[in-house]
Amino acid sequence: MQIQIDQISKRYSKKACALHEVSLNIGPGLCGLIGRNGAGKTTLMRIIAGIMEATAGTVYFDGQTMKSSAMRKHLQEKIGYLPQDFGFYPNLTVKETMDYIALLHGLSGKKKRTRIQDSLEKVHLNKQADKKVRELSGGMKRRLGIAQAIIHEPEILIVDEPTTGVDPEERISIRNLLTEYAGQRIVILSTHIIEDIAQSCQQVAVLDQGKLKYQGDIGSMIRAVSGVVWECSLPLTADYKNMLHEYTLVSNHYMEDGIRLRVLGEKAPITGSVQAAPTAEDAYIWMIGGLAK
Ligand SMILES: Nc1ncnc2c1ncn2[C@@H]1O[C@H](COP(=O)(O)OP(=O)(O)OP(=O)(O)O)[C@@H](O)[C@H]1O
Repeated sequence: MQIQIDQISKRYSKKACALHEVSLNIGPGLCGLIGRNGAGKTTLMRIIAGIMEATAGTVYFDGQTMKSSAMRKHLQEKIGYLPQDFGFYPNLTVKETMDYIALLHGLSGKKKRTRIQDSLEKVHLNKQADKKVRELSGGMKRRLGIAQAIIHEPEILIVDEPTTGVDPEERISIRNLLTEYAGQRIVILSTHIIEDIAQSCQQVAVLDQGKLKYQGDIGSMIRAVSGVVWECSLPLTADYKNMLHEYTLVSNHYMEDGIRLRVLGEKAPITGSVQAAPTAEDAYIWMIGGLAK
């Protein structure tokens, strides 16, 4: 399966343009959609999932579109979606929740039981099957959200910020299970945590203020900013914030003999600055035009 996003724009009102002519190709594997709050990630995911109409542009799934209702139904069966704020019934157990979702997908009998078991195994929740949803941790709820999204074995899985607010161990676990699910399928994951993308995604798309700033692999994204990352040292008393107002400060470490800074900029910030090897975080910050002021 290949998803081709062609010139997608979304306007919520005259003033609020959430997406501006976004074009993007997504193939099998894990694709990370990254951008700061309000960049347009949720809007784009909802449009791909077919639960929101674009104002302009088309999404093609192997050349097919959701323009007719029959085609929409057909394509939506190939898609699993986990929204950011998935609402569970707290008093249902994990198994009852899955049972309910399975019914919505028209599953019954042995097939339903097998799919529920398989999905819970994939997200490592089979031991919690009889626990009530309200007793689950935040990370477990996210994993249950993923289980409900994959119960119909979709070719495309779309998950909106699955790692936000969970502890580091859960983040790694969620990343790993999404990678395992991907295989030859497409998994699109949105995040504002660059590490999630750098550690697991073959493809990355950077959105900023509704515009696509980058699409490609993470290695090329990092290479694209070589030459703009600088390290320099200043005396402890230096007013470095004023000296570097044309630069983006990535980090500042106070050492015994001075302040060690890492900054992004076209030119060396001060005499004695040395170029540093860029990281995924440097590349992302540079591509979105620096940190929010
Ligand atoms: N229903 C709506 N009506 C009006 N404006 C909206 C609506 N939904 C989103 N927006 C605006 O569209 C822009 C993109 O929002 P979106 O939720 O897609 O961004 P996001 O990247 O997912 O952000 P976050 O990381 O905070 O979830 C924002 O400026 C937001 O305020």
